[in-house]
Amino acid sequence: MLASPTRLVIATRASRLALWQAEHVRDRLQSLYPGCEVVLLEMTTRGDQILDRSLSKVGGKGLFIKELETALLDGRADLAVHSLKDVPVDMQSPFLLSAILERDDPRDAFVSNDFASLTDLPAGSVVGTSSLRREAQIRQQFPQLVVQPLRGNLDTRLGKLDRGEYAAIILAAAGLRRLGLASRIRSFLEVEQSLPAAGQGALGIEILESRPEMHQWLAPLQHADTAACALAERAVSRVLGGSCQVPLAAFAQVQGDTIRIRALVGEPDGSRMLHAEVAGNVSHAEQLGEGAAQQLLDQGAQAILAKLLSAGTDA
Ligand SMILES: NCc1[nH]cc(CCC(=O)O)c1CC(=O)O
Repeated sequence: MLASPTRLVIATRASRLALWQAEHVRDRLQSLYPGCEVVLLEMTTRGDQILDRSLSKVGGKGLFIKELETALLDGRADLAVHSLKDVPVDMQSPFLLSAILERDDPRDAFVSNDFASLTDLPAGSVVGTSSLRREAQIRQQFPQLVVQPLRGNLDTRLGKLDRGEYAAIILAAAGLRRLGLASRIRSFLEVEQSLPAAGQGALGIEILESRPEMHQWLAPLQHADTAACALAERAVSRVLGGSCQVPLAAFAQVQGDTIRIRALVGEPDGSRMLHAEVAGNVSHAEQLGEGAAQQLLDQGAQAILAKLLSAGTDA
């Protein structure tokens, strides 16, 4: 039998959301292994430092995870906690996505001081989001609204809303809930209205594949249904060359043995939207996700994605 760990170091970004997530994992590990000392190693990543430019222009996937991976390689940390949405789909050796935790609310949320929902916004209202996925879906359904970029951590984004720079902003419900900001949510965008990004609302734990004992220690944190959804959603993104910088949504749900996957690719201006849907046995989550991506490719997704690979933003 594998002995329990005695000390575990969690690498995390220092944003409030990242810290909440890392503390959540710390608390889970602490109750699993009461004799273990679990500590956080807070780090600032390049993605946190660059606030004035669109992320895609700065270049590279995984802008928020590289420093954490370096800490794993150096042995300064044993595990890194991420919002799964921000983890590149092409994670490669020597790194391993070891455990995926139960998903929180995957929906996007409508946040405003003056309006209750997108439907209530007068024509010409400015809606803040830097996600091409959100932008495409909003502009398709609400062509009379103006979508403008919005970057920064959650507190920064809410500050910009409160200073009147936007009539409303769209944020992931999960992030707001984690920070105790659920009261800022005026309404939810149902998944039919704003299909979530791959992995939205879930946490992923990254380790080095050379540490099989870490993988075993983390196994109790893995949530089977969420992990299956993540496998399917990330397969959609991977086939479509996915980074967080394309107007791509992928959302799966498990019911019993069945997994249902919905995906879409859209022109950011809302002029065109391709939809895919597949369902099948949950044991085939990954292949089913690839099938959903193929449906999108068959409809011409490549043409939309190709011209966007040099532009873009958040998930
Ligand atoms: N794009 C950044 C990001 N990464 C994870 C979350 C929220 C938590 C989650 O989706 O799991 C957010 C903020 C947002 O999209 O509003």
